Amino acid sequence: MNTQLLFDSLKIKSIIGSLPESVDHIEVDSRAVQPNTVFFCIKGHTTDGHDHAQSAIEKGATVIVAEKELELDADQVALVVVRNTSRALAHIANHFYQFPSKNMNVIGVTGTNGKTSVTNLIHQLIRRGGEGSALSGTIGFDLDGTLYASANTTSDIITTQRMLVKAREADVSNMVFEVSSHGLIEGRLWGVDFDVVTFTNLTHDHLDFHGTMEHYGYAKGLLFSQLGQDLTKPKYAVLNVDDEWFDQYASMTPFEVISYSMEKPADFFATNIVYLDDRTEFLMHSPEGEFQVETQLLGIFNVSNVLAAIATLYATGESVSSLVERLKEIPPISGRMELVQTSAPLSIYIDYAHTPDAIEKAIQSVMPFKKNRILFLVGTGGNRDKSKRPTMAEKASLADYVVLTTDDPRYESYDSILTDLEKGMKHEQYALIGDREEAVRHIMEIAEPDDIIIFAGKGHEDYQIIENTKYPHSDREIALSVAETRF
Ligand SMILES: CC(=O)N[C@H]1[C@@H](OP(=O)(O)OP(=O)(O)OC[C@H]2O[C@@H](n3ccc(=O)[nH]c3=O)[C@H](O)[C@@H]2O)O[C@H](CO)[C@@H](O)[C@@H]1O[C@H](C)C(=O)N[C@@H](C)C(=O)N[C@H](CCC(=O)O)C(=O)O
Repeated sequence: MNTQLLFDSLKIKSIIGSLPESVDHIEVDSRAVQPNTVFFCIKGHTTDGHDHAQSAIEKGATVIVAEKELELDADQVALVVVRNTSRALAHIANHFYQFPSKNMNVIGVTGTNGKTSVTNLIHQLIRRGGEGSALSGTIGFDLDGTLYASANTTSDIITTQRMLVKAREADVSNMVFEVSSHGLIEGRLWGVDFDVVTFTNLTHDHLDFHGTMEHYGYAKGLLFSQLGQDLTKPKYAVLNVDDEWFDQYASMTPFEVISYSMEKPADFFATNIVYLDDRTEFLMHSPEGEFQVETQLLGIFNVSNVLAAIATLYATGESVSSLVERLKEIPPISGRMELVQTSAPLSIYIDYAHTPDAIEKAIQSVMPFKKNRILFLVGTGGNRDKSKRPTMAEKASLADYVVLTTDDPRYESYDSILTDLEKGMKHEQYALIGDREEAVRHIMEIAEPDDIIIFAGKGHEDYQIIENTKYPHSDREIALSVAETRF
């Protein structure tokens, strides 16, 4: 790509050396630099990209974009000094990849709980309607069935642009992003031209990173306050009326608001909800009339997730009746209130709930078909938001028996995690077992016929992180192996 054109529209403080006529790649990680690359020095949380400029040059970088003059040992390299390399990167990356999001239907979904379920639902509903869809999120990057791993839920600017380019090259016209608050604060989506942005809910999480709920809510709000967005075509913000952040996001967005609710009248709202152990049914009121909805997705929060997904695709122009038909066929989402198939006379669910709100809703979801006890296992991560631990246990106390354990203890001791959790317990029917495998075995060993067991926290994950190593771990496999010997 012509280098002059690329840098022309950028406010540059100084250029030392001369820019090559053209460049072939852009990169933020020195380890991935190839010959003739523009390398951006980004200041990170753990290291400063400026310290890696020399190593980028050794790998073939011909242009270094930095926030200060650097002593570089190279003749043929241009140093471009800008005020802020992340902003320069957003600008250049969009120019370099020629604004791939512009002519696509781009959807972003954010919120504390439900992002993965809603993005998956949207992705599957689009594909079942016969169109191509790409999805970027916790599971990685799914380009119409082909899965690529990614380090983050919301990837860095360059990875994001490359995913959009891949989708464009494959003629996939829909791209669905699961958007994290970390990604929004770090500007990982700067320059992405969203058509519909959707909000699930905001509840206590990630305060180790954001500090306060206000800051966390502000971070999520960045997805809706996209004042610089191109409004030459209609754009929509799909917002959850049941969440206390609804008014704030509705007032700050320049997009048309479409609302949804499980509690009050809205553009899309549910009544007559019936929770069954293998499906959920409800009456959905919509701008296109009333529809009897049936889904294989279980639990209270999935009614809200279904409303969010249908409202989002309605915003893109899909017909509600067709969406309701397609929804029936969509299987449960892995690790989201997923019923484990077993011949034991028990109901076992795996759920990703790892916030107080999600724990409460997971337990409430199974109450309608409770015959004996509800046994609940939950752990919390080490070296992450500690303030939510007592409230997680408090909500878990809704169950008849609780096992408190760990969920990726990292470098923190079992005792430290369990002591924080125990502070929130509201009754005496519980056990503290730091080793998660032992904890799963314990709950299965005390289970009786007709009990409902929920393993919370791990969801689709198949590992446990201890120190900095990922060890294979599956709540499901451990539970099934005990069930086989006991029942
Ligand atoms: C705290 C945080 O957000 N960290 C993110 C941040 O990393 P960082 O600031 O530590 O980056 P760094 O490692 O210091 O590197 C700084 C710069 O030097 C460069 N570098 C570094 C080393 C080297 O040898 N050469 C080199 O050039 C790096 O490419 C980078 O440009 O920028 C990286 C690139 O975008 C992210 O991968 C990384 O996410 C880490 C892995 C992480 O764990 N983030 C979590 C907190 C996160 O973002 N989570 C959310 C999901 C939350 C949810 O559950 O909802 C997510 O979106 O994944």
